[in-house]
Amino acid sequence: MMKRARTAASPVSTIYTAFSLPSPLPSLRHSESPFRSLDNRTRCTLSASSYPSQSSPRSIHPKKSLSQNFLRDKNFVNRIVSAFRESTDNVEPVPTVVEVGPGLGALTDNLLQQYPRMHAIEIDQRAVQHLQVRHPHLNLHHADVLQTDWSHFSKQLNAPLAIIGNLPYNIVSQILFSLLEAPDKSVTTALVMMQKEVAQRVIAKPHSKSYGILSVVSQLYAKPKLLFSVPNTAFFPVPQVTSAMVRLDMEPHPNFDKSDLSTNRALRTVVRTAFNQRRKRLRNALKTISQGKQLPNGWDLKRAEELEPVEFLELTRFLFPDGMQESRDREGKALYSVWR
Ligand SMILES: C[S@@+](CC[C@H](N)C(=O)[O-])C[C@H]1O[C@@H](n2cnc3c(N)ncnc32)[C@H](O)[C@@H]1O
Repeated sequence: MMKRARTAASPVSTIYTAFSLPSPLPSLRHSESPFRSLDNRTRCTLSASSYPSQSSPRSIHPKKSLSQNFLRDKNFVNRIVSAFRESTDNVEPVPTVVEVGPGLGALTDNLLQQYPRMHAIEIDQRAVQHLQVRHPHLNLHHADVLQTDWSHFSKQLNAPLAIIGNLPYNIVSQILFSLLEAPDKSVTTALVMMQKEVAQRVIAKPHSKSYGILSVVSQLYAKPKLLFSVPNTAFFPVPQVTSAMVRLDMEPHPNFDKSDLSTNRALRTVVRTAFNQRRKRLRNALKTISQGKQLPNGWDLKRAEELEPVEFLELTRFLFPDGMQESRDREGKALYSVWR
């Protein structure tokens, strides 16, 4: 059963108190929700029908806090959707499409014609209301994408997920890390828009200024590709930055086992510690975690920005041959590094 409204005045929970919600979709019962709520905010799965219309796009003032820069150039919408089609065609098993942050539906309008069973995750209740009226059959989740358990979601839908979205730019890295780390092949591909500067970090090679944690993780966990740039004039309101579409095929590097969680924990610690002092030689930058071990292969004289992604993996295996065990403090906070 759907939980009753919370009365706490949080922006998301208001939706419960304002309207009586229809039953959740049969395929996604609330008690089994893949959308964790770690803070005070509530989330729900909406289905169509009796949802009242209170917002038209005109009355939706874009919120900076939600990075709302809506795509308004139809040519780019078409280009993005056909690039997505290309990335998902011939993928087996057939993935279920999930749009992150559909907003007013610039991409959704087009996507739904091709993927009528698609899902979408949106945090802004005004956009949710608008979409419910515009697309009554859309599987829409009023939720925070950062609280989404991709593996759980994929299991519930009994299919891997193909992600598409013009991402909220203030949380791009967190979304990328969560998608990259999603276990069990739950996410097969992601075609996502971000600031061009972030896209360049995703694909950056060693020895370049953009090379960093995001590059190492993206290239170890996936095959990233920058597809094309999108000028700021394609959006409303016009952002200050140029954007870019990135395709991430979630095929980890052949030497890398994503499901080996203890090595993954150690890898995070090594990469983060190394890049915390990226200009220092590794023997100094890693002093706090190297347990007095002498780094081989001349690595001790190198700097973080000089190591290939796969070399970070080798370095991790050398420093932590048994990986790193899960450990948390009393509040449940991880005692090892996390990407986000
Ligand atoms: C850049 S806009 C893109 C909107 C639309 N897809 C388009 O291209 O016009 C980002 C969207 O993500 C939504 N959003 C922001 N933070 C979110 C979160 N944590 N979880 C889910 N959606 C979020 C915003 O409300 C907004 O609709």
